[in-house]
Amino acid sequence: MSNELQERTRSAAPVGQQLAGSGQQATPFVLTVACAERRGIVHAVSSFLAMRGFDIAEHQQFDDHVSNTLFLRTAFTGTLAGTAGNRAGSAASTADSLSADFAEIAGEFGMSYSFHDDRPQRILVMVSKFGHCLNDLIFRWRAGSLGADIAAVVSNHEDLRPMAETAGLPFIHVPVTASTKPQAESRLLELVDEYDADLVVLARYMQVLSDGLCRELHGRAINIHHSFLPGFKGAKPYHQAYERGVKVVGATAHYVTGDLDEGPIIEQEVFRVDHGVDPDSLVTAGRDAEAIALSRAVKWHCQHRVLLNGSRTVVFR
Ligand SMILES: Nc1nc2c(c(=O)[nH]1)N[C@@H](CN(C=O)c1ccc(C(=O)N[C@@H](CCC(=O)O)C(=O)O)cc1)CN2
Repeated sequence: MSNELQERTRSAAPVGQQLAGSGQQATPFVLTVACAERRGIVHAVSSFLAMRGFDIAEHQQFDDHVSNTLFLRTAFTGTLAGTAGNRAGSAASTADSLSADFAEIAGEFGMSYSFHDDRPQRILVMVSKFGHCLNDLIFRWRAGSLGADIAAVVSNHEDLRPMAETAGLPFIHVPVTASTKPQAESRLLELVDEYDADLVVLARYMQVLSDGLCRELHGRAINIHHSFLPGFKGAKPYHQAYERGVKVVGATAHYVTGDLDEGPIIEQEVFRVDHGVDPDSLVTAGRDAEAIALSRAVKWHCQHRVLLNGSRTVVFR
């Protein structure tokens, strides 16, 4: 251990703070904002951050001239207390404290906004019998490339219990019939709380969620639909695609709403097909497109890169 570090470790200050001089990254935060377009919004945001000693690491914005709305996402990091230009500010900041400090500015501009720290989002994955999307999510989670933590797996069938439990994940079987759907959905909401889930992912979960549940999960439930929406809604899109003779098929990840397969689209993946591809081959080829589109949508949502814009989304990739 270098003399300098020995010197440091003997002092009272916590290690993290001491490493300030060494250029170590401090807590990364993300701010997302949506508000009516007007001059001074970016200046207000950047001044708020600069005055508190924060360094903007990434900034993206979109001026939607159709709805006259500005959307922005700013990723920033603090410089630790005691370092140049920042006596106490950013080091002590939390997402909640920043949110409170920013409220006056947000009120002046009529902003809807959220501050997020770097705590990984926790997801609850819902499945039925098809395991390809769950398998892909587990692979990316274990590889550390999902940008989220899988908290548990919930299913209306037992088929995928081995896949979940082999990955060390809790598996909860919640059977659903037409008569038990209300109880099943109440159980799901209990599980969202029990596992402190930030996001519910319908990874080929083949039950339609009620309007009430969709309202409860507004903006925090993502579904993968196995077609290139708006084409071929419903339960058997690949067979519909085959019958129609389309040359491009794909998959669509979207937020879940009470209107089946109508939720705001986050990501789509497509691939070309020709007359020689039969329905079973479409299903097989479609699995890759579904897994890719869903995992991307989950990662971007959990990195706070997706903002709702009415029935559409703004995605700061
Ligand atoms: N409120 C919503 N719930 C769900 C959506 C959605 O968009 N809004 N997407 C589905 C997934 N899905 C297509 O992507 C889908 C799943 C199931 C069905 C369907 O007709 N299911 C039948 C039962 C089928 C079975 O038991 O195997 C039904 O629920 O009666 C259509 C589309 C997930 N939920």
